[in-house]
Amino acid sequence: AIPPSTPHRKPSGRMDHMAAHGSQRWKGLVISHIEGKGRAVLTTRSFKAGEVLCDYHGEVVTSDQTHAATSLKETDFMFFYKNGAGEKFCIDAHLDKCPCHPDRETFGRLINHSRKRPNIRPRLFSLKFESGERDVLLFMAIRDIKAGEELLFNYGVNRKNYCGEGLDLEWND
Ligand SMILES: C[S@@+](CC[C@H](N)C(=O)[O-])C[C@H]1O[C@@H](n2cnc3c(N)ncnc32)[C@H](O)[C@@H]1O
Repeated sequence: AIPPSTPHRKPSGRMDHMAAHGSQRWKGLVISHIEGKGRAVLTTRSFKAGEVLCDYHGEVVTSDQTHAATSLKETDFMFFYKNGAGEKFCIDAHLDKCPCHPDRETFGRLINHSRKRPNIRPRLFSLKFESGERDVLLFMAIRDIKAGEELLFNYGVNRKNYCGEGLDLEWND
């Protein structure tokens, strides 16, 4: 459930991922509330296994910078990963609305955890933008997903290994 260390270059699927990444207008998703979990991301249409649903949007910083500067609560909204060269990075999404999309909440940071029944997984891609090549974490469907399902991925290793030392996941699903 954790992104591989080798970045992939070409995500498959019918959406233009780079355009959606830039605008954060991912289609077929809605933010909702679930008792006991808070905010959650639900589908409004079906997705096929392997399809990209959205990215984990935030500021890419080095893992070390993040450790020094953040509280534990803020690490809830940080995605730690290693790039192809084995360097540790973090996508910092602790701000409710990122400066580049002040008009909207982004989906990735609001997706809840499930170890036993995740329906999406994050994968690291290295995409070429006009400003240069950039790491992008895309969430892909593990199986066919119906409309109305909650998106769930396994936070697992990124919490335990990087930011969650000593932090128990209190949810047992
Ligand atoms: C990245 S945020 C996800 C969005 C969060 N629900 C919110 O409203 O901001 C991670 C936090 O969501 C909650 N959460 C995630 N998965 C959960 C689960 N399976 N059961 C209960 N709470 C969960 C926990 O409070 C966790 O610290």
